[in-house]
Amino acid sequence: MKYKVIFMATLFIVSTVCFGETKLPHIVILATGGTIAGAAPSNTQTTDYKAGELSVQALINAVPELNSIAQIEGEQIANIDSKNMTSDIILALSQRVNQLLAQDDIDGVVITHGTDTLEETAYFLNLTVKSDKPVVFTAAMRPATAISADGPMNLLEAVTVAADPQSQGRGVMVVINDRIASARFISKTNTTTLDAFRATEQGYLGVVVGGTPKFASKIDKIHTKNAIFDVRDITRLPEVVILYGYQDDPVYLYQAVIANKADGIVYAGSGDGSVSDRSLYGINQAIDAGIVVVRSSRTGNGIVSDSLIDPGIASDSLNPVKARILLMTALIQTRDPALLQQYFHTY
Ligand SMILES: NC(=O)CC[C@H](N)C(=O)O
Repeated sequence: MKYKVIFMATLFIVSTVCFGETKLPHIVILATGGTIAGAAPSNTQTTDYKAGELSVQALINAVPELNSIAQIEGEQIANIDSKNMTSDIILALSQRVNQLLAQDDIDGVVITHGTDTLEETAYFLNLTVKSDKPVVFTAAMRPATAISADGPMNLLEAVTVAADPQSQGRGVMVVINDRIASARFISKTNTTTLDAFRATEQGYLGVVVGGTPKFASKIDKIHTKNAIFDVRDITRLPEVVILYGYQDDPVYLYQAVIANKADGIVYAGSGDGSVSDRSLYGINQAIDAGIVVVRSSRTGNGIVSDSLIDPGIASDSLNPVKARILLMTALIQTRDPALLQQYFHTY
């Protein structure tokens, strides 16, 4: 044992002297805005602040410790409140991540994002990034100006996970509040608290403990390099809307969607994605007009089962916003309901 330690130490010294310092992983931070880049007039203000105020360089400068984990570079993709995120921006983001990860000298990317719609963008990248290199989203619930702002530690942990070789091949991850989640299973489940994110079904992939990622699992759902989707040369994503199922939900909403020639509808049904009689009428009209319909659930948990009674494709365990992302991505490829149903069970 003693000789092994001496041998390893000698090897380290010899390799450092002969080959120079061990190179740190090269991580690019792509910033899109959100509370992590948010600012308020006072350090106790944690609501009603402005999201997307600080630049990516300001976020990096606030955490000099990043430089001991990775060789860091920053790029500003947008600086917005994620409630205003668009399919054009997420498409541009996916294409940029694909370009960066195709470079041999880049080991991973971290994306900062507003929490409100992070789960949608992260899942889109989980479907469309053609690489095994780590892609890690992070965010914050408290603005950068607040006492105990969570952004700096979240950014440090996200970079730590992105720089770790164990993170390869796990699909797009979300690192917030010490937890490592798959983009496929994570959602925002609280309006304002620090622990706003929750993973459904699968649970978490791991946690970051004392600055070290501790992985516990991998996801079975297909993602990134093994997903069949390719948006690298796409200029516009199909339009998919979400209609909510509730008591007295009106049919005229479906007529508006048909008149506006949307490509798809995700129905956020009650319970097991069940369709009310009024919506059934609207959905059948939409299907007759060539619109693809997916049934999801407004419950926020569980699997929507395939149905012989209700029309449309079952969303599996994808919530309505994630089901919309998969349908937008899949419609580039096919409009065949059987194949689309297979995708919803696969991704
Ligand atoms: N905590 C947050 O990031 C929410 C702020 C803002 N609504 C956004 O999503 O960008």
